[in-house]
Amino acid sequence: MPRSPIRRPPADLDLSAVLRTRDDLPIQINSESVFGNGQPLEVEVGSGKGLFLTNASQSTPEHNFLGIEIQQKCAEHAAGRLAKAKVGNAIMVCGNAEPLFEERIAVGTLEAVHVYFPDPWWKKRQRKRRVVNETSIANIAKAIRPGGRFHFWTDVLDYFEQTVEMIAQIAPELGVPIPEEETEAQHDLDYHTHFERRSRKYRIPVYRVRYEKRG
Ligand SMILES: C[S@@+](CC[C@H](N)C(=O)[O-])C[C@H]1O[C@@H](n2cnc3c(N)ncnc32)[C@H](O)[C@@H]1O
Repeated sequence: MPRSPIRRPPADLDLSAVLRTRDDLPIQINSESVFGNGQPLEVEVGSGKGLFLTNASQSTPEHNFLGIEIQQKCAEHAAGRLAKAKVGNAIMVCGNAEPLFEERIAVGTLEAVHVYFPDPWWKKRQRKRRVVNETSIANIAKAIRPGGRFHFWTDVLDYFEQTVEMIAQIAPELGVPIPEEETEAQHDLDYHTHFERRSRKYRIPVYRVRYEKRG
């Protein structure tokens, strides 16, 4: 399937309020340290072009949103989307999510973690590169507060089944997978993420679940 090109935001668009690197972030990442308030914090791993982060931060202004994206071009594109929308409760971080979860996010502090359409790494020998793996599941489960959520959507059945199995074994405190509904798109960008849009346009099945951490 083709991937549409990522455009850099216009050079005169100021990204300083919405784009950070790992080194610009406070040692401990939480709402107080990053946004200067105590609103619940939601983190998205692998934000791509930033459609989810932009829509979620606008529809839920009482929460803060932090997107982590390893590819600089994508992180800049997503930050451009946030800057154009003039949201004050979301930022993009350009970097690898794994060490941030390992070292910089305290136990039980996140309202939600979102992972949508992570890269599939189809070949068996490449699977250790998957962003949802035994280590990241343990870290994500630890970071979420009791009652908080983990959302995982993919169009790769094998990735979906492995993740559900790993969570049951490694992080039973996340509870059981709760199916999430597909909603009817009202316009061409009315999708949860760009990859959801792409899968649905090519009529590829999407597997969507949410977990709610037990108290
Ligand atoms: C297939 S894309 C999906 C993007 C978006 N979630 C969507 O659904 O449209 C997966 C994204 O995860 C990013 N990614 C992969 N590994 C990552 C990591 N360790 N930390 C942060 N982002 C990562 C990739 O650069 C890519 O943009």
